Amino acid sequence: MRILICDGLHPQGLDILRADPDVEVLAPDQPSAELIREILPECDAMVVRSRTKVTADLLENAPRLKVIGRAGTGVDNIQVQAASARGILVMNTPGANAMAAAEHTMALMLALARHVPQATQSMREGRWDKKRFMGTELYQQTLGIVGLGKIGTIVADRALGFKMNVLAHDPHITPETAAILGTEWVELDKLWSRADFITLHTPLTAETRNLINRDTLSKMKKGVRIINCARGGLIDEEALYEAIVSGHVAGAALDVFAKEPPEGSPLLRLPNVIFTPHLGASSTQAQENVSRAIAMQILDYLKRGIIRNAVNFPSMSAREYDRLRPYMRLAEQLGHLHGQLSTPIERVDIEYSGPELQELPLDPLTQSIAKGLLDPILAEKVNLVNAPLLLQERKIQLTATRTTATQGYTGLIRVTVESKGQKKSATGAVFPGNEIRLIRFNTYRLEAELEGINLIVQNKDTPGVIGFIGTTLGTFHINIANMHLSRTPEKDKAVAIIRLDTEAPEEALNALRANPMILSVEQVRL
Ligand SMILES: NC(=O)c1ccc[n+]([C@@H]2O[C@H](COP(=O)([O-])OP(=O)(O)OC[C@H]3O[C@@H](n4cnc5c(N)ncnc54)[C@H](O)[C@@H]3O)[C@@H](O)[C@H]2O)c1
Ligand SMILES: O=C(O)CC[C@@H](O)C(=O)O
Repeated sequence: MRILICDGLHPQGLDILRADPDVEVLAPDQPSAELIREILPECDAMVVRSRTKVTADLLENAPRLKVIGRAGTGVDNIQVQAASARGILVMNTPGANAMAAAEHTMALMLALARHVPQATQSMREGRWDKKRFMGTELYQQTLGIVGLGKIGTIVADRALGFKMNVLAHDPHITPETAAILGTEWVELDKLWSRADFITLHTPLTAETRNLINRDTLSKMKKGVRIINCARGGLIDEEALYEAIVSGHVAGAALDVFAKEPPEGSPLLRLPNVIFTPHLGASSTQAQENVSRAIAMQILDYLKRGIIRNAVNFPSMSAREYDRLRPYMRLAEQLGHLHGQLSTPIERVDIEYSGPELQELPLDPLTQSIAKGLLDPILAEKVNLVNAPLLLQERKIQLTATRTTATQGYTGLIRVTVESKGQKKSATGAVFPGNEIRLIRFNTYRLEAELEGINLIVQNKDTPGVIGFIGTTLGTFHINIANMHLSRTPEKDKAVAIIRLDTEAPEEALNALRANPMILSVEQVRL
């Protein structure tokens, strides 16, 4: 497996990757976009920080790529939707650099309040200018935190240590949780109007882009100071420039910029704005943490299929993965069965039941079913990441529900597929030893393995049909490995699931279909 390291990765992470005998690490020094484009087609994984832009165009020429690892938090430099459409997993290392970013925020806040960078510069120039650098304390000032996630929470804690009054706005956090963290949850307008310092800690999304703009700046207190150690696009930089020049905003501390580096930005000329070049995560500890985390996550995925911290797939712990694995195989095989029996598929209804499936995350199972359904149909590579998108594209409706019914099994998956007004359903269970079995097919009860080449023959339940099937297949030199029989409660119809050693040619299937007692014959490869 070849892993391309695009941006600087701490040696601890590199060592983990290099120690694996199955892995070849390509770590060119600060590779250009052209070099990345050249090497990527041969790579199974790539690791980036914020420098490399992973665009749809770049991914178009990455046929082997299975995973993009972001050694950090923000994935806004990766076109996640384009990666998902190509079945490429995108993972980050949430929280691994949160302490560094929170401490950097505090460093910027203090430096901004006491003009530390400007005073340093003035002394370098030979001055001793005490009057010019009169500052403000943090003590008893009001801090407004937008985004009370991992970093916002640490900032709140540190600000409380400085005895600041801390306001917080985060639509996904309740006022009760905010209060437990020692903060007062407020609507944004209140935060703008009450805060002496405002610090941003949200991801960059369509909703948060230009969160600080002319309108919101006008709602802020005169003399407010703004810190941004999250993402550049959160602030309309032109509006901020104007508000600082007019004196409405007393100063700003910026670690991140709409364009990085912010060459030519007029903000760089303002004496009351201080800057760092996206250093929020630049502590030794944070870089060790993110590099180790991403290296292990990538190996776990490539070698064992364990998915952690993916932004385009539900995560699961190694323990959950162990328990889910047989169900994921069952789910995929049930999907695979239906994908070959029904076309075009219009609707899929999934029911999960049994005690084991009450506790486990179900999204990986639903995605396994989607993968199984589409695999036999589509030419393109279908995997757990792109299968849900491909279902949507094909306008296939899907519902998934969890029920407590057990029917004596620890975990059951029932998949019902609707096509041309007809419904077919298949129910599977995991048996001891992680054996997977089809236990119901429409109304038939059975216990058939879900693997290999199988004929599904439905017939009128009259004597001689099974003998006829055996003889016909024998004529074509096709050996039967095993056979599972069942019939309807009314005893009028029966089904035979016949595992074959070799595929039956179309002539053999037609010879079976020629018998008027045989209602349908389908061959599926599981
Ligand atoms: N400067 C750096 O080097 C650096 C380092 C690490 C992280 N970051 C950035 O810091 C930011 C926060 O990272 P984190 O690890 O705390 O992420 P997080 O996901 O833990 O927290 C983000 C919080 O923002 C909240 N949020 C989402 N939309 C919001 C909205 N419209 N209004 C208010 N709150 C909203 C979420 O509910 C969440 O609680 C991210 O943008 C990340 O990329 C920057
Ligand atoms: O990698 C970096 O230096 C910055 C990381 C930071 O922006 C993040 O979102 O984690």
